[in-house]
Amino acid sequence: MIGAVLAGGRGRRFGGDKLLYKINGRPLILYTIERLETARRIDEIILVASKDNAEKLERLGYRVVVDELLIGPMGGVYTALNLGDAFVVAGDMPLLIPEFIDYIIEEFKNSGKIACVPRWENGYLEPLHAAYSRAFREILEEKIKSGNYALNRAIREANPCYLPIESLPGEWRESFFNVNTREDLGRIQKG
Ligand SMILES: Nc1nc2c(ncn2[C@@H]2O[C@H](COP(=O)(O)OP(=O)(O)OP(=O)(O)O)[C@@H](O)[C@H]2O)c(=O)[nH]1
Ligand SMILES: [Mg+2]
Repeated sequence: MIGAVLAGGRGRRFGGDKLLYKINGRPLILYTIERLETARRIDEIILVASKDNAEKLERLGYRVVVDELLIGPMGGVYTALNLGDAFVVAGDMPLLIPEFIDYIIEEFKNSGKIACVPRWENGYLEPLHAAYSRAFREILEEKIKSGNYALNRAIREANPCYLPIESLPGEWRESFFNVNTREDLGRIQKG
């Protein structure tokens, strides 16, 4: 399965290029990539960049595809699925848990559903920590054409398999952690 890392955001809350921001001398996105590629069911990493940062990201040595849409996460997932089924994460998730990722991919394959997405008891989804089939791309294409860029809504309408987060190991929740502000960096520097 492809491991797709969304990396086309502007980092407005962070105030600048957060994915290449160095923590202990290494860019934030490398922490994410290394956790993702440690998952046994991930066999290829692709970075879904913007035109503006594609060149810089290429220097990390991973395959880069350019998201021409830049309409938010939906466009990133849409671009990634062009290459096949994919487990999609955000580039700002340095504490990913490979074992959890393998679990989701396994559930996805066993379910035969179009996608497999973690869901909190209150209904909140974790769409940037989820497995998607290539077939979901056609659904996204329709949504994009009609100007509906809400990924969560597209997922809900596609009858996916949901993974109830509260019934999974509590320590797996750290996998969802993402860096949005400079204050969030404290959590990685410590651990
Ligand atoms: N390919 C692609 N990636 C995106 C897009 N929008 C956001 N991302 C990425 O998705 C991930 C999660 O998004 P956010 O946490 O909102 O990051 P962001 O958009 O850079 O930051 P903010 O401007 O503060 O919201 C980040 O790794 C972003 O780089 C997009 O339109 N295309
Ligand atoms: Mg984020």
